[in-house]
Amino acid sequence: MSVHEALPSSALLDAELWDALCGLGHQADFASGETLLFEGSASESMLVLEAGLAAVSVADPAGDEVFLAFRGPGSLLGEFGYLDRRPRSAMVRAVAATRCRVLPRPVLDRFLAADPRAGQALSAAVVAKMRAVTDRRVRYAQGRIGTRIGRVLLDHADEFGTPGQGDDVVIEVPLSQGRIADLVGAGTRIVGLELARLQEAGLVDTGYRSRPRRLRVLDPVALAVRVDGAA
Ligand SMILES: Nc1ncnc2c1ncn2[C@@H]1O[C@@H]2COP(=O)(O)O[C@H]2[C@H]1O
Repeated sequence: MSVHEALPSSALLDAELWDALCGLGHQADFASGETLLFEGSASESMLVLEAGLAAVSVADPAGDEVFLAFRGPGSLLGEFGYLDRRPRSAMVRAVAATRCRVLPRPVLDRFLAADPRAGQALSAAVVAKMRAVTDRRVRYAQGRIGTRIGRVLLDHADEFGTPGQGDDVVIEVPLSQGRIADLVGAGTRIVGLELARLQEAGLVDTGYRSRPRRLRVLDPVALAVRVDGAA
């Protein structure tokens, strides 16, 4: 299977651009916990995430990390800084063994100058990411806290889920209570209470006993109905 065949349906790059970018630059491997991009550092390259998983976060004014998103295979990383030449807007860290293609600025400049359609495809990928960020920003901030948390779980089940044994979906990324709390702008304790409620209702398994710990959405259809009144 070629790498782009392995892309999740949520991948924001078209296959042609993906193949071309993966033929440029050099490969870099990161162990879980290693930093791919440092917030505030100079933007001298763009990365293409080929395999693994990264977490994007920013430091709040107190210096605490606020989680923004997971990025999986098929994602661009560092495209903001590449395009606007400003320092990195966020910290990007591997949360599993991760393989990237590193495209130094001069290499990518040459490639885009030779193929204007690639530049358009790159812009389209950036805009698609921003649309997704805006959509989530609204849905994670509006409504009851249980509703907002339900939307986070459904989105992650959709993007990073694998089928369980029945109708359930295992969320294959470390979506901790702290990360959910950051996404919905609530405290970790409230998130814990709401997850316990969803577990009691038979909709979610918080995965206390699983190693590595993974959340499971036991009944995605029922959770979607509870959250937004529709499957
Ligand atoms: N809200 C976000 N969601 C997903 N990825 C992001 C978000 N904000 C920043 N990034 C990524 O994190 C990278 C940090 O470096 P750049 O600003 O160059 O490019 C940024 C994007 O690739």
